Amino acid sequence: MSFNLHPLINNGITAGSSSFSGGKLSCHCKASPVTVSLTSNIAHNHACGCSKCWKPSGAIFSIVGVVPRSALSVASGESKLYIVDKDAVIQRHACKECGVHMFGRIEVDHAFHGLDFVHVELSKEKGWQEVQFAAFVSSVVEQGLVAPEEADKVRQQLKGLGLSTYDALSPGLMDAIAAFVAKKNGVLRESKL
Ligand SMILES: N[C@@H](CCC(=O)N[C@@H](CSCO)C(=O)NCC(=O)O)C(=O)O
Ligand SMILES: [Zn+2]
Ligand SMILES: [Zn+2]
Repeated sequence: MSFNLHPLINNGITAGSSSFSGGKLSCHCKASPVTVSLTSNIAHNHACGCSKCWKPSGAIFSIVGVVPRSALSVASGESKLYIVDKDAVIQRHACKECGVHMFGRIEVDHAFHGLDFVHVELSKEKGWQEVQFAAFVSSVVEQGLVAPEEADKVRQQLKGLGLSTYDALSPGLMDAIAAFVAKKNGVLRESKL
């Protein structure tokens, strides 16, 4: 038996294109959808098992990547957007009619300030960066989506797709967050991260 990880990866991972430079995201509303224009490809695209990232119906993971916030603009339907959790680090702007998250923005002092989180399955264009790794795998257990004794089967399925699995973000992203915190706390002066 296999898990419905996410429709974008269930049947394998399609490589993105390095020359691809953006497209349009649309929410699921048939009438007057919210649309968001991106003028860049995404980076750090990953499968996220956390409870906060938007997942399509039935999927146990979200697929989410980042763009510079300067590359994102709301093209239509802005009045339908609301912030799902104003206290979260990532303020997810979702359509109040269909529930789809259009972008997540960080307004606080954070390593990822300046990056917006987006789900490129909302776009018809092809060429978006492919999924690079799987994050917050154990969170699918937290949400009751997978039994604890099945968690390693989920990891095996992800590994079979060529994805490394983590129960936080990838080591590179965790190191970037750690370096930011260390600088903020005055215990690190300089680093390349
Ligand atoms: N077990 C928790 C984890 C939630 C979590 O920390 N999520 C990460 C990754 S989201 C995109 O990769 C995070 O940075 N969250 C900050 C935020 O959502 O504001 C759970 O599952 O809820
Ligand atoms: Zn909608
Ligand atoms: Zn997440």
